[in-house]
Amino acid sequence: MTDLVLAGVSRWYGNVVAVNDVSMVLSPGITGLLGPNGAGKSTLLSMMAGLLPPSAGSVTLGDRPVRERVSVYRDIGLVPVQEQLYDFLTGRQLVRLSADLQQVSDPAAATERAIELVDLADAAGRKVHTYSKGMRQRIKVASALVHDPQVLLLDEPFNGMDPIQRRQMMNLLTDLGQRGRTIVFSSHILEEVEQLARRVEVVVAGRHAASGDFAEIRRLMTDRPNQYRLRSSDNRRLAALLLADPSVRGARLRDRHTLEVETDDLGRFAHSVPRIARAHDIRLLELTPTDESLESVFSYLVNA
Ligand SMILES: Nc1ncnc2c1ncn2[C@@H]1O[C@H](COP(=O)(O)OP(=O)(O)OP(=O)(O)O)[C@@H](O)[C@H]1O
Repeated sequence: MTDLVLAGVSRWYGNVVAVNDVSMVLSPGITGLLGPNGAGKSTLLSMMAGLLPPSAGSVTLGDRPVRERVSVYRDIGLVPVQEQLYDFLTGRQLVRLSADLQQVSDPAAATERAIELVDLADAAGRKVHTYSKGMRQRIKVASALVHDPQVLLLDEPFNGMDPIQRRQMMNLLTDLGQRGRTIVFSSHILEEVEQLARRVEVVVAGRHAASGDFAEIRRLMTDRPNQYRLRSSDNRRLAALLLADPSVRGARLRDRHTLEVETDDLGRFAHSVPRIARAHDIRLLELTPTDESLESVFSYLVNA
């Protein structure tokens, strides 16, 4: 009943296809929308919130289309990525503005409840321009939650936060997820998603690349071929020894000082290299991944 369902959703801007035929079901609990910059996460969240019409396909919440229905907007809260807020207002006034806009029955009480939820009661009387980055994010969450929606959508909520602010926000979202809300947050940082999300939806270049629980996605990512740059006291001998190891898929001398090694079994490789070097009295000087960019991980996933 409270699932948010995307069916064949696309969105294009002129020639740019920002979202390409995405279908997914978002259920109660926390889902991470993971993808590199420009993957289409913001566009997807805007369509989920009913702010942006899809060029094709549909978004529904419990069988009701999310767009242009005031009654559905009551069930959805969006925390946009934009930093700009009405800085001249106090935190309380800002949240109250949302409460009035949503026409909640007791806006004053709803405002206090939302402020309490994000733990900003002490700072609610201060103007927003005096807030830290983390406080600004939290007041945005309070504004999005003031009408007590079933679905909360957050665009890059941890952007620019320090570890303490990050932890507070994670606790808040975990709590909301445990209370049965459907929480969807976007991120381009794997670790962030790993810490928080029960389910992960991966989008790359507008396409839905993978879906599952975090362990499945992580396995897909770590099983891909990984390349390392290696320097040692005897590269030539080490290359020959490594090639005989089952975890190594290829090894070649790149120049006089460097060896390039490819593995498709990261766990085993990590144990094999030091063991082999030690057994043959070879000194390891460097072992560096050469292709660890998130983009390369994602493009591997898309083609997997
Ligand atoms: N209003 C627009 N007009 C034209 N192109 C757009 C518009 N909004 C987004 N795009 C393009 O659509 C694609 C997806 O953008 P989107 O902002 O949804 O991605 P994202 O995953 O949220 O990335 P980021 O994390 O960098 O915001 C990009 O190529 C972007 O340039």
